[in-house]
Amino acid sequence: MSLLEVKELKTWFPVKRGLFSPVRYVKAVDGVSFSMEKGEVLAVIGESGSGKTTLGRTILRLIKPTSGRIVFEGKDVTYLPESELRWYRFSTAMVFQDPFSSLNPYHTVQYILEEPLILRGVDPKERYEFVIKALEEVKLVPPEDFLRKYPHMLSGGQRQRVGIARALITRPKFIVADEPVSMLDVSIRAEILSLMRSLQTKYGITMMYITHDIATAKYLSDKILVMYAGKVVEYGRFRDVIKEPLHPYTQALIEALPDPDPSNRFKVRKVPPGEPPSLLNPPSGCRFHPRCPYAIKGKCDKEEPKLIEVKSGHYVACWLYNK
Ligand SMILES: Nc1ncnc2c1ncn2[C@@H]1O[C@H](COP(=O)(O)OP(=O)(O)OP(=O)(O)O)[C@@H](O)[C@H]1O
Repeated sequence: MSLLEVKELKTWFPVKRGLFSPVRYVKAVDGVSFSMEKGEVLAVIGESGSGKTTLGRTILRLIKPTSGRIVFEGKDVTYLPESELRWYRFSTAMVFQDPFSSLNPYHTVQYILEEPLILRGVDPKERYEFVIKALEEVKLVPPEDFLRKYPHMLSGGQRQRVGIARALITRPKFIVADEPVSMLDVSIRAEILSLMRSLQTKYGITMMYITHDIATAKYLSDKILVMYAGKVVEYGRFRDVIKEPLHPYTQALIEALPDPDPSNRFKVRKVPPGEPPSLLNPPSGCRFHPRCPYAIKGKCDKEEPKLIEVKSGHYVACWLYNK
């Protein structure tokens, strides 16, 4: 049994412009399906506004889903009321993008880390031991030096280490890490991602790693799900997708990566120009067709391609493969 199953999940945000205008919807997540096995890390990749954060937050039930199903350890949590979600809240956690605003500036590091344990009724002596261990695990040592510090006294990297320690201190089974390194200095990103990978492996945590930067995903991802305008365009094992991206959008994302070989510096890259589409009024057919260099007239602009398995475990939603 998969740890997490997501089926045809939709999260639409209603927007109303004027008093008499009809309600329209921003289709941020629009029919997403995938599953995750225990201990797996899934990178969710896509441009800004493709619906990655909304997907992660909906799965954690921080946003109400519009339709579809979220099944965790065999239990359907899609529409469970808050009063029945306590166990789910205790089994899941989130690492946020911005370590500057996600930690309460008025609390000490000790309290920030103790708070989730207080909510779970852990007694004070045990709490202290957990906090010390959590600080050691994220390499904030000696831990006693950090207990009484406030977030503003820490560097960005140290703050994110506290954010990671807080998310992991209750030993969640499933974590959503939403752009956890994008606000940090480039020089420490790899270090933080490697730390997350080692803790994830140590505790067998299942993790969704949300990022717009495919290059950072290589540090920790087993699988990859590429989103475009609220839809999944490609899904598969990380190494398979990187080696042989099938969807023209994934190909463009990979080609846009900086090339370490200097002789390729002047190679023309075929990154499709244009902006991501409006989610209020997405293009008909394949949502990528206005930017796609291979769009088939009369097909891609008319009919929506389904996500199909083209190779073992490698799925793509594109008419080039779905003839
Ligand atoms: N509460 C909301 N109400 C209305 N629209 C929203 C809301 N939250 C998100 N959206 C819209 O949903 C779309 C998807 O946003 P989302 O933040 O999920 O994308 P993203 O891929 O995570 O982008 P980013 O990397 O910029 O965070 C965007 O068009 C956004 O404006």
